[in-house]
Amino acid sequence: MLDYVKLLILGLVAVCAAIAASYARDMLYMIHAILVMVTAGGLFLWQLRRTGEPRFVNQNEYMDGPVKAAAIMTAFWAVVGFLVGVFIAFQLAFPQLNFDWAQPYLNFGRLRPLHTSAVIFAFGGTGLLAASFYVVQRTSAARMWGGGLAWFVFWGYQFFIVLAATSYILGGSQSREYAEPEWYIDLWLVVVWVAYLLLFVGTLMKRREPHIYVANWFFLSFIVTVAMLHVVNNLAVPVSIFGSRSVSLFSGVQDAMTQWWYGHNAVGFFLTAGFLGMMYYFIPKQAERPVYSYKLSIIHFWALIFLYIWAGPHHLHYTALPDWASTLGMVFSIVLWMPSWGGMINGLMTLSGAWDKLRTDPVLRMMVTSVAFYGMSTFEGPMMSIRAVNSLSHYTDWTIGHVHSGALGWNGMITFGMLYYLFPKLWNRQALYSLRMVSWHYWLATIGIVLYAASMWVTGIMEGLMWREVDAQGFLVNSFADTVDAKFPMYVVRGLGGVLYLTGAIIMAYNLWMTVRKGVAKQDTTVAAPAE
Ligand code: HEM
Ligand code: HEM
Ligand SMILES: [Cu+2]
Repeated sequence: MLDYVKLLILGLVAVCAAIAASYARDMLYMIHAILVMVTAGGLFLWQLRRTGEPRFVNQNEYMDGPVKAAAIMTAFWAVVGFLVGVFIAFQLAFPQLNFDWAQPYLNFGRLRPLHTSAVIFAFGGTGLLAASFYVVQRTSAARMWGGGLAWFVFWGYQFFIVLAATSYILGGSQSREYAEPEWYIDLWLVVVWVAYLLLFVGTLMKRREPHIYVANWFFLSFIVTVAMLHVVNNLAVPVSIFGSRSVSLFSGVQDAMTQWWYGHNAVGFFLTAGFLGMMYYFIPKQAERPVYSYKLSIIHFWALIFLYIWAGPHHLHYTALPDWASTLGMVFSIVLWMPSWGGMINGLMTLSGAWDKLRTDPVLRMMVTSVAFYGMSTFEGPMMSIRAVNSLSHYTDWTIGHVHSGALGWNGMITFGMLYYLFPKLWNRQALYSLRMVSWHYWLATIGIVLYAASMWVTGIMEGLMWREVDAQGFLVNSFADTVDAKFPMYVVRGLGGVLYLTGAIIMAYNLWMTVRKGVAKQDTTVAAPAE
C-alpha cells in the first residue's frame, strides 16, 4: 500500500515540476523545476521496480545504512567546503581570482554563501545527521523508527544542499545570512526537518533504556529549535509561485532583529547544541570513561538553551536597534559564558584518569583540542559582545577570526574525531588504516587554525584601530582603501592556514577510504544491545 502512495506522490511531483518548468519566470526556477522533475521521475521508476518485492528487515538490528551514507558525505562536503573557503580566502588577497571569464558565477559574492552553506549545512549538518542517527540508536538500544524515513531525511537533506548551492552560483538568494535559499527551497527543508523530528522522537519513544542519554537532549533541542528559527526567519511571500523571488514579511529594524535572532541561534543550536550532542557521546566512547558529571550536563543544558535565545542583539550593537535590546543581548551573552564553559569542563574532565591516552591516541587528541577551541571561542564571544569591545571588533576581520576558531577548531575537529571513530565501527574494521595519518591531519589542522585565527586577530584589530585614527584636527587619517592595502600580508597567511587545514581533510578522506577498502574485518556487531 505504502509503495503505491509513494508512486502516486512521486508521479504527482514529477508532473507538477514539469508544469512549473514550463511556466517558469526565471532561469533559476526553471533549472530547479527540471531538476525536481528528473529526480522525481527517476525515483518513480526506481520505486516502480521495487514495488511488490518482498523486503526483510531485522528489527533487532541497528539501521546503519543512512549513518554510513551520512558519514561518507560529511567527509566529502568537508573537502568541498574547505576548498571553496581556501579559494575565497585567496580571492580576498588576490582579486584577480575573480576571473573575467567566470563572471558573475564564480565571483566572491556568490562563492561566499556557497562556502558558508557548504561548511555549516553540508559538512556540519550531514555530520549531525550521522551523529544523531548513530547515537540515538545506540543509547536507546533501538532501531531507528519509521522504516525508510532515515533515508528520506538523508537524501532529502542532500537534495536541499544541491538546490541551495546551485542557486547561489546562479544568483538566487534572499540575502539573509546563513538563510540565503529562496522560498521553495525553504519549504522543502521544512518537509525534511519535520521527518527528521518524527524519526528522532519516534526512536526515543521506542527506546529500551529507562533514561534518555544527555547527547539526545542536545540533539533534540537542536532539531526543535532549528525548525522554529528556520520557519520564522524565512517567512516570505513569493512574487509568483512560478518564480524564485520572494519578499520578506519583515522590514526595517524588525527584519534585522529577526535575522540575527536566527543567525545567532543558528550558532547556538546548530553549531553548538548539536555538536555538544556529538561531544557527549564520542568523547566518553573514545576515552573509555564515563561522562565527568551527569548533573553538570543537565544544568548546563538548560542554562545554555535558555540563555542563547536572548543573545542575538549582540550582532546589532550601535544600530537602529533600541539600546535596551542591545544591552539585553550583551548581558545574556556574558552570562552565556558560564554554561558554555560548563560544557567544556564536562568534556575535558571526562578524560580524568585517561589523560595518558592523549599521548597515544591522536583521535582523542583531536576531540580534546576541539573542546579547548570551544572554550576559547565561547570566551571570545562574550568579550566581543561587550559594546565597547564590539565598537572596535565589529565589521573587522576579528569577527571572521572568532567565527573560524569556533568553526575550524570546535565544529571541524570534533567532527573529524567522530568520523575516525565511526568508520572502523560502521564497516567492522579492527582499526583505522593509519594512525600516523591521523597525527598528520591533527597537526596540519591545528597549525592551520592557529595561522587563520592569529592573522585575523592581527588584521582585525589593525583595521579597527586604523578606522578610528584621527589627526590633531579630528580628521580621519586612513581611507578605507588604506586598510585594505594594509591587510594583504595577513590575508595571504590566512589563505595558507586554510591550505593546511584543507590538506589535513584530504588526508582524512584518504585514510577513511583506505580503512574501508583495506582494513581487517571484525566479526559482526550490529545487533541492538542495551545502551552502548
Ligand atoms: C579551509 C578552511 C576555511 C577557510 C580557508 C575559510 C575561509 C573563509 C573566508 C575567506 C570567508 C570570508 C571572510 C570575509 O568575508 O571576510 C569565510 C567566511 C565564513 N566561514 Fe570559512 N573558511 C574555512 C572553513 C570554515 C568552516 C569549517 C566553517 C564552519 C563550520 C566556516 C564558516 C564560515 C562562516 C560562518 C563564515 C561567515 C563569517 C561572517 O560572516 O562573519 N568556514 N571563510
Ligand atoms: C558564548 C558563546 C558566544 C558568544 C556570546 C558569541 C558572540 C559573538 C559576537 C559578539 C559576535 C560578533 C558580532 C558582530 O560584531 O557582528 C559573534 C560573531 C559570530 N560568532 Fe560568536 N559567540 C559565541 C560563540 C560562538 C561559537 C562557538 C561559534 C561557532 C561555532 C560562533 C560563531 C559566530 C559566527 C558565525 C559569527 C559571525 C556572524 C556574522 O556576522 O556573520 N560563535 N559572536
Ligand atoms: Cu551571536
